[in-house]
Amino acid sequence: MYMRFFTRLFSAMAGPRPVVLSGPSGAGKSTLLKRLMKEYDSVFGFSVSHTTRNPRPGEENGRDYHYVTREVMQQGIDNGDFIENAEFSGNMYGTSKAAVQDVQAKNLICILDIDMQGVRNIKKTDLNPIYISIQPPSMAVLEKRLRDRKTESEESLQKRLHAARVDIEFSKEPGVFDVIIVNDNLEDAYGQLQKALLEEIGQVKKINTSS
Ligand SMILES: Nc1nc2c(ncn2[C@@H]2O[C@H](COP(=O)(O)OP(=O)(O)O)[C@@H](O)[C@H]2O)c(=O)[nH]1
Ligand SMILES: Nc1ncnc2c1ncn2[C@@H]1O[C@H](COP(=O)(O)OP(=O)(O)O)[C@@H](O)[C@H]1O
Repeated sequence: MYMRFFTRLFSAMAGPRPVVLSGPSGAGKSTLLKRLMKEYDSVFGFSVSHTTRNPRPGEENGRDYHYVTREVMQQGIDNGDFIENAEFSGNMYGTSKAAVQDVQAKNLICILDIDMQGVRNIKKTDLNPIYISIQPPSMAVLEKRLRDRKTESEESLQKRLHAARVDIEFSKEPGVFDVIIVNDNLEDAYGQLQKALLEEIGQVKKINTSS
């Protein structure tokens, strides 16, 4: 009886379950999560990662990423400021404890956009998120989308395509992801994402409107 009370109390204090979105670069993670955050702005909050890569046109420091040097990033890692960090396509990326805490303090569902190394490392923590994989319909479509996005040099594009092949295999490992969404038609993929999160969205709306 008391145990159940305390379990509930602590899980309420920890806030709603976070959501991890993972999948190959170019699969459509940012597109889907931006749409989700726009439609449900009082429900979701983005975990702003740190990265050593340069900002792309239109990206904003502190909103899309915290853009830092390798030295600053390494210092943060050494200080124990990060929940997880990884090297991807020649750059460092990482989720700071503060990034997740900032969102959870607002009672929002924290969304993390992380690569497969991040997924592996988050699984070793007590964050307990819902794991969602966003996959492209094929390698050919992925390559076309990445080229059309015009954000990558040829070298960076090739690195991303190589990592994508590994990621696609990883996503097939049983038990890694709770939901796998193939982002072929954007409307369909978004509908699937919404459906996967409907219960969590309902809970957060209920809590945040009653408090
Ligand atoms: N492990 C980890 N991966 C991250 C983090 N932030 C972003 N990523 C991943 O890094 C990869 C590259 O991200 P980015 O440079 O923004 O390129 P894009 O995915 O092609 O838009 C993607 O797979 C992201 O999911 C992080 O904090 N930790
Ligand atoms: N279903 C889709 N159909 C066509 N183009 C898409 C679709 N989803 C995303 N895109 C486009 O593909 C590119 C890669 O998507 P993006 O969201 O940047 O991927 P990620 O964040 O996974 O790297 C972007 O230019 C985006 O506009």
